[in-house]
Amino acid sequence: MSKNVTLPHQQGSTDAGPGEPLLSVEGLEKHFPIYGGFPFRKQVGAVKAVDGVDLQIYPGEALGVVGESGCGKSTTGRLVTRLLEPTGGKITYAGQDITHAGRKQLAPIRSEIQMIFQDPFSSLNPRQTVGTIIKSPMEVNGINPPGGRETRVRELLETVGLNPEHYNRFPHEFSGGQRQRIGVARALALEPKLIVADEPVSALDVSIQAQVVNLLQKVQSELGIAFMFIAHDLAIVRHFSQRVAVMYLGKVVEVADRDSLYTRPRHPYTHALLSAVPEADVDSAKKDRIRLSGDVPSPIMPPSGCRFRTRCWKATEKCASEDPPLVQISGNREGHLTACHFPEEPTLSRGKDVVLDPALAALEDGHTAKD
Ligand SMILES: Nc1ncnc2c1ncn2[C@@H]1O[C@H](COP(=O)(O)OP(=O)(O)OP(=O)(O)O)[C@@H](O)[C@H]1O
Repeated sequence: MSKNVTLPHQQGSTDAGPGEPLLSVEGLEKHFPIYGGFPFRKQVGAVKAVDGVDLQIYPGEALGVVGESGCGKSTTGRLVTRLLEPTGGKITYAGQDITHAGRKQLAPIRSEIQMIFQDPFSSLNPRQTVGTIIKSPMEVNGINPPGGRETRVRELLETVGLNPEHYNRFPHEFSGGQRQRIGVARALALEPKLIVADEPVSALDVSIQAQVVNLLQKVQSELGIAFMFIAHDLAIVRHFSQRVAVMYLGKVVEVADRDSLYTRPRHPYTHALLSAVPEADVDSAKKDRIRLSGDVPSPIMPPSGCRFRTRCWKATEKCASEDPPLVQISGNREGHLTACHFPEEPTLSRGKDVVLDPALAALEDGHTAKD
């Protein structure tokens, strides 16, 4: 790491958000057991989907969570909303430890933390009218808004850009984008403080994605709702989030304010992800090109030390033996934390391309030789 000095991460003081976090997650773990054996089935291993995640979300801010498929983003979202029971770690919401909170303790919090799902086709009950779908969370939670529930539902339909007259229509009468708007209206029905949006636009047409992202942005800024915005598309996350966390194989490897993450990434994995985003190409002459080979390793047996080392061009023995802590590297803005023994220079420019896939490298060499 030569000239980079690491400073320990001071809990609560290194994040960009002001004041106390609305949601704080420390060392969060979710290990799904794997059973095998005959005739007696016993646990033979575990899928370490989330394996020590630290995150904070401040009131009213949008935190983007990005990473390749299978790195634990959705599981983190479901743990935060307590749809899943954590195996380890701690979840604090508004100063309250809700890690293993039971039904009773969760009841008042359930309405404050809502979730928007990826698939607007399967997340709405096809047998219920739009009115019933949006109204039912109010009924379940015994909420009677002034003017009545129906009036509130019509207001919500208007807020999300749908016609209030469509109250009695069924989900199949709407397009994908409109169905996602119904999902947003349902999430808003309980006036939440935090919405976990799990890939909310990835199932939609590209032309519709921007409209739904704009709606979520409007909701966030006008209603002051905090968002955990899970996506694999870095361009969309950049548009929507004030801070961004990058996950790899069950862990956060880098977290920073949007500008720092997109213009001064330090983790090699963040560099690799950004090199695949056309939008990040500010100056094509300077653009780094990193092609990651293979998939994310299995979360059943993650690599020792730094989990990214098996795909990293800078890995050494230290990376295999020591798990790098998530810390603030000197020269970085407050709140910009990186988990890497050999972080990249704080720039996107690169003298030479890094091609990690040997087959791709050979192909490119062939092209260069012919030129
Ligand atoms: N219920 C489950 N039982 C066993 N393994 C699971 C379960 N849910 C998720 N996993 C595994 O946990 C890992 C993380 O999955 P997760 O869905 O959280 O990743 P992700 O980053 O959201 O990926 P994607 O973008 O594809 O949804 C994956 O290897 C997945 O197969």
